[in-house]
Amino acid sequence: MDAGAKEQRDPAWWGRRAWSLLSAVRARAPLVQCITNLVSMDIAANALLAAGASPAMVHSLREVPDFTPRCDAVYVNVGTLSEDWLPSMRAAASTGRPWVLDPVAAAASGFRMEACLELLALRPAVVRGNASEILALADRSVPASSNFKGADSSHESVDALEAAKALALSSGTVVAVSGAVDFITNGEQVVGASNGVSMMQKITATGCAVTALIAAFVAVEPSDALVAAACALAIFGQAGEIGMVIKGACLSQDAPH
Ligand SMILES: Nc1ncnc2c1ncn2[C@@H]1O[C@H](COP(=O)(O)OP(=O)(O)O)[C@@H](O)[C@H]1O
Ligand SMILES: Cc1ncsc1CCOP(=O)(O)O
Ligand SMILES: [Mg+2]
Repeated sequence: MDAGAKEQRDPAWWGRRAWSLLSAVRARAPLVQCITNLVSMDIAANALLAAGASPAMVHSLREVPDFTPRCDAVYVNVGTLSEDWLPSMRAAASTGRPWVLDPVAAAASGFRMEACLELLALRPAVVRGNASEILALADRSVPASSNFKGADSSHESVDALEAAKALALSSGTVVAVSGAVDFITNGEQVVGASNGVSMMQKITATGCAVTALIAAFVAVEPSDALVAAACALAIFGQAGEIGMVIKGACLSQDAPH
């Protein structure tokens, strides 16, 4: 390829990138501070450990000045937001470490929406949400819709693609919408990842866990959050696919002959 030629990002290129970033996480074991919800705390910690990263659930505002600057990345998740935790989130997001936001149930209340918008203004490297969360954030509103499902999505990821692009441009962050196809965009480029199985929607905190994994990938690739997020989502989806194959194999072994 000519020195100036544009890199061709074909599936083989993405496969190599995803593997090399996962290998970098395993080799460097980035320390990821997690300020996450009470449901996902140990699930996200185990997802990070499984990938080779070091999770640390550190929430106290008083610990942020000593602890956060030594972290390789920060993961903020508003799933069980309370007034007590918001100052720690704000402070950790303001230390200059690369950080990632999960706006769980962004439209649950005015308080949560305002908190998400305030955190978004602190420029996360990536915001990853399901389609309903990204639609609500892009709209900056708490819709009075009857099909609101809290932490779950009532939309398909493709329905939120234009909103994700607009949000990425207005906030200057990479936006990832998860679903049957995960879309990752900086407002100009869009990457789609079709890994995963639908059962992942029915296991609590899979979204929280994949956002934690995105933080680990951003820690080892802080200069390209779009690639880091896309590779983390693809790897997480493949882990789900492998889990489904193993589950199928166990079920068929258990079946009466
Ligand atoms: N229908 C689907 N098919 C395949 N993978 C899916 C599907 N829905 C969700 N996933 C995967 O499950 C994980 C969590 O996504 P999602 O359920 O959208 O997040 P949340 O838990 O925040 O609502 C992601 O890795 C996503 O790719
Ligand atoms: C059910 C629930 N309620 C508050 S946080 C939470 C977990 C949501 O996890 P995810 O968004 O990854 O499904
Ligand atoms: Mg979920």
